[in-house]
Amino acid sequence: ARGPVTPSGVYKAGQPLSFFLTKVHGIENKYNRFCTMDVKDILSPEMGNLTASCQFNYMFEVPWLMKQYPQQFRSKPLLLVHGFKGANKASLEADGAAYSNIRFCQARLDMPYGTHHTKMMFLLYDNGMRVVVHTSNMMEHDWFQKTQGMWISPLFPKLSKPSSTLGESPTGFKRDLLEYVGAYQAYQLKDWKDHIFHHDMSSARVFIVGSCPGRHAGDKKSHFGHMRLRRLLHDHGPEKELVRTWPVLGQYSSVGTLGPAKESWLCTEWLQSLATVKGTSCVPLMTIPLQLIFPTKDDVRTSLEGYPAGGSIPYSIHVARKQPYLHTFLHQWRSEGRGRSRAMPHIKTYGRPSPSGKELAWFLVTSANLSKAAWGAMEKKGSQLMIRSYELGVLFFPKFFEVKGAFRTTSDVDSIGGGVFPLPYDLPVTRYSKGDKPWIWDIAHKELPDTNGNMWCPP
Ligand SMILES: CC(C)c1cccc2c(O)c(C(=O)O)cnc12
Repeated sequence: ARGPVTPSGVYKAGQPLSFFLTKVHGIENKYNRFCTMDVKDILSPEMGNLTASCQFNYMFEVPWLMKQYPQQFRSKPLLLVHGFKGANKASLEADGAAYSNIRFCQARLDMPYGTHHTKMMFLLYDNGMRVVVHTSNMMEHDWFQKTQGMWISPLFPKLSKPSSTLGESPTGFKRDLLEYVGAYQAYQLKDWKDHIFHHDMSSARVFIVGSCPGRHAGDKKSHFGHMRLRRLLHDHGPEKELVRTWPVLGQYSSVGTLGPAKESWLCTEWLQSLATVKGTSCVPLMTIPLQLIFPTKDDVRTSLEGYPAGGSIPYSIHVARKQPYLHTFLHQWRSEGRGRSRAMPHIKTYGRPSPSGKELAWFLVTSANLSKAAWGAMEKKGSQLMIRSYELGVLFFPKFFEVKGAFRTTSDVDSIGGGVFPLPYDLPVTRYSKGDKPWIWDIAHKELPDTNGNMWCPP
């Protein structure tokens, strides 16, 4: 089936879920038609006449980024929000100095080992504003040979006067976005907070799930990280009976130190949040299958990029050695339906699929990898949640898209549309085969050559 080809045509065809993957070079065209967008599509004049923009991200290649904007938008004010310090900060600011329209905002990172992972665009037009929450760094290598995800908001029209209540969505999107941006406590973001105040975001149907560094206690404990997801699942999640035997699914491109045993954090605090159902978090965790998708060494070796794809999948041998229990939950990266089995994942997603994978009770696309730094770890007998990094994702519940019960899913591009959820990968998942090993980025891989005939010999 030939699909729409213009940016606005593809965008419209992806409504109302508006969950897209990035286009991938080197695969059959049919896999880059439905529910896929490129950075140039997002910034296209067809999406709006840009007057200013703000890019939250981790890594930026400034000259490359500027070239992604249409010529006529390259002089518009551009704020880059990053978490760099010292030499990295100086280097980024030097890159930006060449462009008089670029300003910087350094996100405060006062917790050790915290990172500014959040990937978000604010796009201000002459007739409204758009928000994009995604998973790609602002560098060429993140946008054309990997599997990356994005949610693109509707065009939010301008209000006649600023308001914190007018223009609110059924999911509290405006309030939650303001709270997230407010967490930076950065004067450089004041204008963008005003723009948010000034726009009608009532058409947003996703929930914001963010993380920001700090020790969150009292009611704030459920405003960020996995406790935010626990609260949202408690308030809007699936019926307990519907999902009793359904797995919890996690898919990510890096892993942190999760503790010496699965009971340290993964299968207690974290799984307790993700397994939460409407009205209760008290579910028998032992009966819930945990399915984690993470590329094997061979997935990376045979990928479009070959071993260098593993340069963006930073799982360290020092971390892997401390948690062999994790490998019992691992499943391969498979995306035959989307033509992306060889486009390594940099997307991060979590959800509650049925055992067959044909239904989905909820779905989260986010910057957050599987780490305590990103999701938070409880302290002081569960009275506070300690988070180290900035993260941002959006959460889809069926009922906010007029779907009763669970989403029906597909990973087959030809059956996309009509409220069916376009999965980035094949479900049900495929366990690691005997002898499969998770990709580890800081050890040599010299048994077999990769797609380009090379070996992997990290320094
Ligand atoms: C371990 C760190 C330095 C790292 C290595 C490779 C890729 C990374 C990456 O892609 C992100 C990100 O996208 O936020 C963040 N850290 C990344």
